Amino acid sequence: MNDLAAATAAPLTGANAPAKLKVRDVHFYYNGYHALKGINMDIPEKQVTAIIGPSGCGKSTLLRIFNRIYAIYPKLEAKGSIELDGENILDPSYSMNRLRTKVGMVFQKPVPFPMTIFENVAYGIRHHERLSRADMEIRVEQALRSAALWDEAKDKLKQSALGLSGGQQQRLCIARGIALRPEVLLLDEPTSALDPIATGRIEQLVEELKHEYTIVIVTHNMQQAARVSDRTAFMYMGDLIEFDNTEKIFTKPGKKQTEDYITGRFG
Ligand SMILES: Nc1ncnc2c1ncn2[C@@H]1O[C@H](COP(=O)(O)OP(=O)(O)OP(=O)(O)O)[C@@H](O)[C@H]1O
Repeated sequence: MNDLAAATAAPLTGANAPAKLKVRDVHFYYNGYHALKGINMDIPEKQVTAIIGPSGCGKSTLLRIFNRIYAIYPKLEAKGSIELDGENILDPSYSMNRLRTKVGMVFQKPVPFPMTIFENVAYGIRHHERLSRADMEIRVEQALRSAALWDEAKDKLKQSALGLSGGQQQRLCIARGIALRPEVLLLDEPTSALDPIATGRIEQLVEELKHEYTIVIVTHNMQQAARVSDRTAFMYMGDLIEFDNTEKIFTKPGKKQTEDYITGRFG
């Protein structure tokens, strides 16, 4: 069996923690283009899993499948299954509304809604729950506190979110994501548009949030993966090549392709 076949034959857990997401033989097609080629992996609960690999290897595609965002576009197709607490989230009978409350997503560029800071957080909650004004205020405060933005935002909750700095806007997007109290938080290159100080703040936040959430982060930045994640998955051309403890991936990778990538020989 070659390396690739061995890598895809059995789910790679990379962890002793219980699996929150069980990815089984997942294939993905963009209008016929085969972007993910049979991914098997167990994402551990309440840990940070980083997905790394050269541009175009399928990192974002894999991340986006975890909240079925592709389903809004025609001609995109996923096969296989992803179990979240034992239920297949790729099954069309698993409602999108339910999935949105369980799996939150933060994108590369912070995109606050053109409304107040308070409304940015309250908007999503209102879509899913009916809360009294007082309860809503508590929920918004909790989300902003969890996203480490409360101190900076508490005196300007009624001001436009567009007046926040880029780093603050990204923390607002994280607050918006966690306001629905999801169990899984997906971060797609969340710091690529931020300066080093704002990046450090988000990395610190990820460290704090993992006690409550299962986090999956896509990053181009290998130092970031090494700093923030417990487990690292290395992908190459639509295949999951290796998935293991982050320390092992960066010090003693098991596959030559992983070693070539982390030592900068390609990508
Ligand atoms: N909307 C799309 N339509 C067609 N092909 C796509 C689409 N989005 C991505 N692809 C292709 O699927 C493959 C995987 O893309 P994906 O964005 O998941 O890679 P990535 O590893 O996240 O890349 P990057 O690091 O550059 O963001 C690439 O070959 C890409 O060209």
